Amino acid sequence: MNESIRHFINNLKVRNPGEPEFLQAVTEVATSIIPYIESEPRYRNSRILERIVEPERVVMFRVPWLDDKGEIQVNRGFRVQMNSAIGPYKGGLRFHPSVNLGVLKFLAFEQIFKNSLTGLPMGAGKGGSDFDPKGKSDNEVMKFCQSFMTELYRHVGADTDIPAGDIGVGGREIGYLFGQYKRITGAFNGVLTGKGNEWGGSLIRPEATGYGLVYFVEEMLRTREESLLGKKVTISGSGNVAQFAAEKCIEKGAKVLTISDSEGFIYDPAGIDKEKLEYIKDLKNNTRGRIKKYAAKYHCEYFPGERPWKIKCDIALPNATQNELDVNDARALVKGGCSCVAEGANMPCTPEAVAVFNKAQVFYAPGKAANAGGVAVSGLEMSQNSQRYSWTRTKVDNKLKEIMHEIHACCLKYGRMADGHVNYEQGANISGFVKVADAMLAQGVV
Ligand SMILES: NC(=O)c1ccc[n+]([C@@H]2O[C@H](COP(=O)([O-])OP(=O)(O)OC[C@H]3O[C@@H](n4cnc5c(N)ncnc54)[C@H](O)[C@@H]3O)[C@@H](O)[C@H]2O)c1
Repeated sequence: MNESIRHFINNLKVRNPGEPEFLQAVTEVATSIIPYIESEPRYRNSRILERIVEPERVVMFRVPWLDDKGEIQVNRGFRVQMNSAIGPYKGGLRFHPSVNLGVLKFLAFEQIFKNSLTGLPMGAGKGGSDFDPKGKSDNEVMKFCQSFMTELYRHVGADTDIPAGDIGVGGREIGYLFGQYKRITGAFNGVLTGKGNEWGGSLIRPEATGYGLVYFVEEMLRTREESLLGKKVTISGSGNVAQFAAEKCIEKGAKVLTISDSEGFIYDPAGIDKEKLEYIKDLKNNTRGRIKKYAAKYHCEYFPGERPWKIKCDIALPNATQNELDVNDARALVKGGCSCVAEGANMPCTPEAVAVFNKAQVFYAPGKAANAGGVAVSGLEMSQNSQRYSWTRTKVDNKLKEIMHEIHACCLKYGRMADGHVNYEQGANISGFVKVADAMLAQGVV
């Protein structure tokens, strides 16, 4: 690590104690950006990096609600408004017991670069709560969402800050949040994305992150004149991103071997086909059961408490959560012949795991590039809401493909190394940074 990076990170540690995920995300970006900034005095002299790591605003609030027994529960709500240089704040809401300020600052920081890479006019934000929807009744989830929005509504708006879903926040939660926003403000507008098709949502939005991830993988494989046909794919997670990544992989002729949840993973050597995937969707989205039920139904192995990275594959798609793939997992993947890792989740690979991939010249795509399809289609949902019009499925899907192609081209532009290997992480960081930094320069010291 060079001296300027060390100095910058040390300052950051002092200013942001107890936020390891945020430090991890900034360190990863700073390591590729600082050498670039040193060659560009206009960024260095305007202290862009020092400004970009400081959220423009953070809101933290109490979320009291009554459970089904009539008892009072109290959660904590957050919204981190990170950067509005290129557009209104945009980024999801996460409901999970692990949510705290540091986790949301890491996600909001990543969102700056991701949103910039999409080419759409979206700033960056992230929010959520330590509320756990798992095991709660629909009624309890609704009461929580209504209480959460009763405070959040005053900080968001269709032209200022537009939240979406993330872990624990899917169509059901967006519905309850939107209903309460409309009730309080009297306004029916595009304040949230991920809405239902009948009430302002965009076709392809639920599929967008998973589909976009697979489109990005296709772009990576194309540089080696390969395709997904016949490739073995391991996937973690079984939520929104994992389900639609699996769906697109199956459609492209790949064999999906694994899927997981926070309790373990299933390994289906015959491959998860369309019908089995429909079962997973029903299990996770409707009956809200655990993935081990799949193993019982389809007579395959279930590995409690484990992650799927020891299974031999060509392509690995971590789609669950941050730091779910560590250095030992990375070594096992390389040993098993995996040649491409693309992140559907945000920061699922630890820095040590990424180093293993780079050393072995495994294609590695960071989430801010590979999973940007979700926020990109959220941006398209905002455009449709402004037009008060709905685009066809084909139109949105084609736009998504175009955007993933462009993001891949940006990664090549700034990430191609002297030996021909592509460092997608460096490419995504620098490319995402330049647009935001130039906007910040143009707008003065604000
Ligand atoms: N939904 C989107 O549009 C979107 C866009 C970009 C990135 N992401 C990222 O993708 C990841 C998954 O999000 P999602 O929207 O699919 O959420 P989801 O709530 O639909 O699914 C999350 C999945 O992760 C699993 N999981 C959660 N914590 C875990 C843990 N500690 N260990 C193992 N598994 C765990 C859950 O069981 C579930 O299968 C997150 O990192 C999210 O930030 C989502």
